Amino acid sequence: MASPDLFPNVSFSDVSAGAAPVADGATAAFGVDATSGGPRLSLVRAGKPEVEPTIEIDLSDAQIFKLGPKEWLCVSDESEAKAGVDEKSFSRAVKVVLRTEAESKAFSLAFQRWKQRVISGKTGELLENGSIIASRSKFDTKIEASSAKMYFHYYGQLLHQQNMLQDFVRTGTYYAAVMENRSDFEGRVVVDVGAGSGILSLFAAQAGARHVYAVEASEMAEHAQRLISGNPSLGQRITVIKGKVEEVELPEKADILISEPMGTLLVNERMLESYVIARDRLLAPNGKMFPTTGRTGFPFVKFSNFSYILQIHMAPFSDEYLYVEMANKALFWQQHNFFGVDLTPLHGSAFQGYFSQPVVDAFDPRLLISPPTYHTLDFTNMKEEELYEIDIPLSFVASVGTRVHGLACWFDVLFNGSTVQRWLTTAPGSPTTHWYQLRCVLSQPLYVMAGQEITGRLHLVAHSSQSYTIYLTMSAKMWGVGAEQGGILQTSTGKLELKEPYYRLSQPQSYMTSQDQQQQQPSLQPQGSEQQMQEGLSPGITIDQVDQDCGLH
Ligand SMILES: C[S@@+](CC[C@H](N)C(=O)[O-])C[C@H]1O[C@@H](n2cnc3c(N)ncnc32)[C@H](O)[C@@H]1O
Repeated sequence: MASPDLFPNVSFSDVSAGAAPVADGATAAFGVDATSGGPRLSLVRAGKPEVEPTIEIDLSDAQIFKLGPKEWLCVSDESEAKAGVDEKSFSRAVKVVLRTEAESKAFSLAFQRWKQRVISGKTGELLENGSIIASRSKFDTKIEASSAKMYFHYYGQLLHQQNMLQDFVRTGTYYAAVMENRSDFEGRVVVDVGAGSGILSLFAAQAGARHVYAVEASEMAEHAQRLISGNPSLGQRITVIKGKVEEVELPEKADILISEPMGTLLVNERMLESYVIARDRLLAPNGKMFPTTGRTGFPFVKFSNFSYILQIHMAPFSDEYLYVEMANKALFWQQHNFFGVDLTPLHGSAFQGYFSQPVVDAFDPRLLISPPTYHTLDFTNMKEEELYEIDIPLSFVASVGTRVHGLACWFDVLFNGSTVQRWLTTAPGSPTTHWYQLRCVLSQPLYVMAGQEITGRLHLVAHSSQSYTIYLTMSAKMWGVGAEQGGILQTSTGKLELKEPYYRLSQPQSYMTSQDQQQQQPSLQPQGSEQQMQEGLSPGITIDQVDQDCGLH
């Protein structure tokens, strides 16, 4: 068998037309119709590749029935329009006979796979022997249909794929990591999990992959097909499959999975779960995952070759500007006479509402008040269910005396290639990526002294809208009278919705360090009491902000 989509030496006959069988030596080829972009099965007589295919079957509404170990009946709807005559519909049944049982099985899998490219909205349905098996995949059982619809609609648009492609840190790091590790790709079968525009599939093909299956669930699969067809020297080794990785069937196991499944705070979108499912469903035992490992900073951790580990990094921060800006947003609801209406009953809810939005922006690392800690996700061994709830104990030592306004988070990923190790970092202070960093701001800041311990917990709970609710608790011992006796804790908690972030700034501002803030605090401090400040009564310090339409990613 030359390729999983090409079957030489078959015989076929148009049973519905009563046509005589075309003897062995014909070719059955799966591919895309140049005009419609839809999937086709072409049956071509031997020795006549230059002429039109003898029979072309549109797979969009075709079915396949098993007649024998090596025999299949492909039934499709056809129409015929003659000048001045109404269009006539009819069914066409074509019998195809393969050489061996192995080829016969591969033929049926290829048929289903190509047909799946257009079964959008009917996921979980596989055709086998002509009957439809109705089964809900793991994706469907845990994700709300309305969320999935919006999610794949978003990724079905080229403008959002362009946004990711134009993140040069991201795309350039993937390109370098793949090309520098050609030996990991050469002659290998690769599955691109969530292929989007198909860019990583094309990189893998450039690095010498034998065959790449580009699996993409959104309408972007059609664009990917066009991009791949437009790069024929690479495209002939790439098959685009429209479907979810939780559902598609491939004719062979992958030697390598390649993917870019990282969302804001790493876990947003819940695509990491799809990546783990793809590992279990589509990757050969001991297969590799690309990217491989994640970390930042301290301490450096060496991971085993081609384990797939990512890390979320966290550190407390102090940012008076940000805090005041957020508190001020709710000031609108402090009006007693808004067209004759007292808005104040809603002020408390509005205030809490603003603090339930994690802030996505790029900030100056000098705002961090202790070295970061990290949490590791080991994809080599972890179960998908372990991503449903992530519980991270926090412990830091403050390096300065300041007000702590919350927890800053980011992530790193390692491409642990056999030749070169390459990191993709989203850390503050590094070149900014489209992920930026994420900060959970507490509505009630904590006061700490230099050397004081800050403890707490970051608890992430996944929900069916493809994101997480964040429960943050941070505590510090009080100082001053009675502190020596111990046990007096200031604790601040927050409940934040990762799916509804506040996209704040495109680039880092020139911030003051927390020491500067301490010195300048009087001019930043609101005139009113601490209580007033927390309730948004602070004077109108405004900071220019650019709302980002960053969408999901
Ligand atoms: C972050 S984008 C990455 C796109 C592309 N790989 C790149 O690097 O530019 C993730 C893509 O995965 C697709 N996707 C997400 N979950 C999927 C699933 N369960 N099965 C198939 N595709 C999925 C999305 O539609 C989206 O196009």
